Amino acid sequence: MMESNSLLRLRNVVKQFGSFTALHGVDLDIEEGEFFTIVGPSGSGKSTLIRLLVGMDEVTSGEIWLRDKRIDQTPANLRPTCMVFQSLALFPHMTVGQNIEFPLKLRKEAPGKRRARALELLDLLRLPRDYYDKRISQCSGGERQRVALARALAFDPEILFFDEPLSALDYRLRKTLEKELKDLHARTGKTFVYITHSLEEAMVMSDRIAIMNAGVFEQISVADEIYSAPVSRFVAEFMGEVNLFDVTADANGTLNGSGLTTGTDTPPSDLSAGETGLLMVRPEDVQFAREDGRHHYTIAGQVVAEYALGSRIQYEVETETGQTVSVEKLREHRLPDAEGQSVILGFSSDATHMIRGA
Ligand SMILES: Nc1ncnc2c1ncn2[C@@H]1O[C@H](COP(=O)(O)OP(=O)(O)OP(=O)(O)O)[C@@H](O)[C@H]1O
Repeated sequence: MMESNSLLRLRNVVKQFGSFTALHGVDLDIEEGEFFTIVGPSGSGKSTLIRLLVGMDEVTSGEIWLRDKRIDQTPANLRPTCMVFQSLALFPHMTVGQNIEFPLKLRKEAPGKRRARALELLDLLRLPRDYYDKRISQCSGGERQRVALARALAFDPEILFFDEPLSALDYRLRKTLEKELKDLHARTGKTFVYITHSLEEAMVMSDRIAIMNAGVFEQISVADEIYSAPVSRFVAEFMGEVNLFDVTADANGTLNGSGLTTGTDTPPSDLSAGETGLLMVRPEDVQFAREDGRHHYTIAGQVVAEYALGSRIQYEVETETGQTVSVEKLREHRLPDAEGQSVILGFSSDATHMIRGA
């Protein structure tokens, strides 16, 4: 009865806590073997969604399907899924081997077979085989993460869910484990559903990313598309530093608003007459213009701040309409004595993206 072949499907999933609606009718299709990441700010509903998917909580309405089985009413222990928790929940008094074998023991597999599988999983997670007899309390934070992953894989789940598994780790270890997770995904071919509030983490690892805001998905797409063609102000701003100009098209498709001047040879926008939108341009695509005429769009302002960002310099320019525009330059293209200078900023229409209807 379902129209798609995806592994996991959500249809109009609503979750309410009393009068508060945490999820407003979410639709989602996750394909077999995908690394799918849900990103969103704190409180946007990510953990609520995961809890519904693994069966730790019940939907208020809507449907969850795993292949051709509806599972939203299925108890957690009967769902063929698995979760890697934020806090690891390993058994600290047991050895690494005993932890990894735990799911196999539950399934009453023979000791020899369990050990063989645990050793295979140690190899897969690139942990030395002699860790089999090591106690969890003697393992480092990163090693514990790997043991937890090995244990999750021992369950042999249809889908692995990750709820911010790296958030408690320091920067370098996080970077290492991000790469390892991506690699592990490739080697196992499993479906990974990953939750994070770190966009950077999502971009490094995922096949597709869903951006969640206040209980709805604002955009679901591959990372490049979300970066270069966000569908809303929220997504654009979530993706990092951007400049957004409120504009309206006139009868010729020429954009007006926010103090922008449109050059005579500027290609017409694809907005129709009277339509409004947000014109997006990234700080690295904004130039300090010497002559207005050379750029498709120009805007006048004054440099109010300058920040050194390692190899790059960021300038904040306040425009005549009171908007702050960010400009980024490589250190060697630095603007001398920038602060306080009146400047004209320019950018090409090729470097812009239009968020329609905003
Ligand atoms: N049991 C509950 N009772 C009432 N409200 C809840 C409950 N669980 C979650 N909420 C509310 O639902 C909203 C979504 O919470 P959720 O934990 O899913 O957010 P999140 O995106 O995972 O946030 P974080 O990144 O901080 O973990 C929040 O406003 C939260 O206060």
